[in-house]
Amino acid sequence: MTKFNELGVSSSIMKALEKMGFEEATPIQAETIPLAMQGNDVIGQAQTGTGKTAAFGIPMIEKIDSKERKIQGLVVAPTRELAIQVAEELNRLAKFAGVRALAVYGGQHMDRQIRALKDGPQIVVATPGRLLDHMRRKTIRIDKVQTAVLDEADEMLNMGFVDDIRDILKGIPEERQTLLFSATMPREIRDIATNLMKSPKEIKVKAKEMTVENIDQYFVEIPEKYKFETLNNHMDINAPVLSIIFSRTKKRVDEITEGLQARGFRAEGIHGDLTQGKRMSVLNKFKSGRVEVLVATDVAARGLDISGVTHVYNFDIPQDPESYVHRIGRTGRAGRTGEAISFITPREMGHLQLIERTTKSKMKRLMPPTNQDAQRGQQQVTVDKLLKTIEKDELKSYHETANELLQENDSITVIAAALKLLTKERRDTPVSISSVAPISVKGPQRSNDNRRPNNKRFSGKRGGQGQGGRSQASSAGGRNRKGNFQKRRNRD
Ligand SMILES: Nc1ncnc2c1ncn2[C@@H]1O[C@H](COP(=O)(O)OP(=O)(O)OP(=O)(O)O)[C@@H](O)[C@H]1O
Ligand SMILES: [Mg+2]
Repeated sequence: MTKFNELGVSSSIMKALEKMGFEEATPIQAETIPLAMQGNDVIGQAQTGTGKTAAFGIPMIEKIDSKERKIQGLVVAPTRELAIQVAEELNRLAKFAGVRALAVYGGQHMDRQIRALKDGPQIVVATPGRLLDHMRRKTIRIDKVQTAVLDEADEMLNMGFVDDIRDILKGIPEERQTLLFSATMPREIRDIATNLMKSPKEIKVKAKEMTVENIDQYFVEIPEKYKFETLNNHMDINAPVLSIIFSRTKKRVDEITEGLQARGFRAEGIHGDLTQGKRMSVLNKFKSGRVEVLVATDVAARGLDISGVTHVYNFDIPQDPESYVHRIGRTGRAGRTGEAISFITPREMGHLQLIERTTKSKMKRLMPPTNQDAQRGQQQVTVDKLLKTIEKDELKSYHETANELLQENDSITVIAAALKLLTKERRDTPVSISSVAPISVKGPQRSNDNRRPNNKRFSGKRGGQGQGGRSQASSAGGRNRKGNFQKRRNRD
């Protein structure tokens, strides 16, 4: 384990790190910080939740002249929420260095942004579309930028964004330092990346799998029409503290959200068709726990760091293995544990194999829980609560009433009544989700899944957040697949 002061980090940042509670550098930080501080271009690849933001943030802040009120550092990120989050983390790191970061993204008033830019932040964290807008209107100057970062670099360089990124980089002096970070880096994208950089150093933190080992990964083979009930049952049994459910389309996100609300869950949806105000308020409610289930498209798949997410569900399996890695990486962050459950229709089983091959990890088969399992599971949730209350041993004032009750009723009846009162009532409001075509399988078809069902229906790790060791970072094999990067993302 490496201490930050051994990496040559200056005292003002050390003070911030102490305040943030970072005691030791993560492997990607330990490897990147010295190399980047020497001025090298770096491609950094490490698993989700292992601190890549500080790995590029610290060397970027170190290089900035705090007296100069010009933009010297530029970070480009794929979504608005991520841009905001990265700017917040950079501001925490730079708190005592006299350096300020500003998030600039679509969906926010142009005038307000222009005023904020005039205020002289030294770092801007932007989404590509809005940044280009400012560049064209000449309301931003990036000709003094010394460090450019592409966070989620493979996403930023895929077909949807690569032209924008080229245009942005053209506006930055050639002698810049360029840093690229992501948990995934397919070979074809890495080739594009190297062309934009000066003899980059590649840092790939060694690990067996591309996914974090402290995420338990499961799959449920389930026909499309049973997905919602399976989800509902699984959630009843596992009682996730905070969970994210990923679906393929905005329409399905809305439908799943409404369905879960009808079944008594505090659920909200997030996708690109919502106003920026709504997106932010949903995310803030989820972060504070007022919303317990976030239903999302891939807009929430990358980079978002929300502590306390115990379960990630892939209601629909993603097309790209990379997307799978990022989605499930919303749990199991900073050494915590988490569970990922993917619903796969029988026709998509071949796709499961492709994901497993790319990520070098295996998902365990989970049998779909029955309604009866769910009922028992819910009662178990109550039993757990009762046992916790017993443990606390603060029941003296209830003893007299309890005694009276037991004189007139048998103990089983009394306990059963208490369980009934305390158990969340299952609602069976009908819910229908419009169907979606299965993912077309690009890899070889799985002829026969020879993993035997382990009859494991639920983990019994109810919403727990264990404290496993900090995860190691990743080494991911490159891969050559055609046609997987042709989607266009929301441009903002
Ligand atoms: N050295 C450290 N010690 C303790 N916590 C840390 C350290 N570095 C980062 N963290 C925390 O770990 C969490 C994950 O960090 P971060 O969001 O930078 O991960 P990431 O590698 O960028 O993940 P992703 O691939 O999902 O974007 C954050 O809450 C961050 O504050
Ligand atoms: Mg990140």
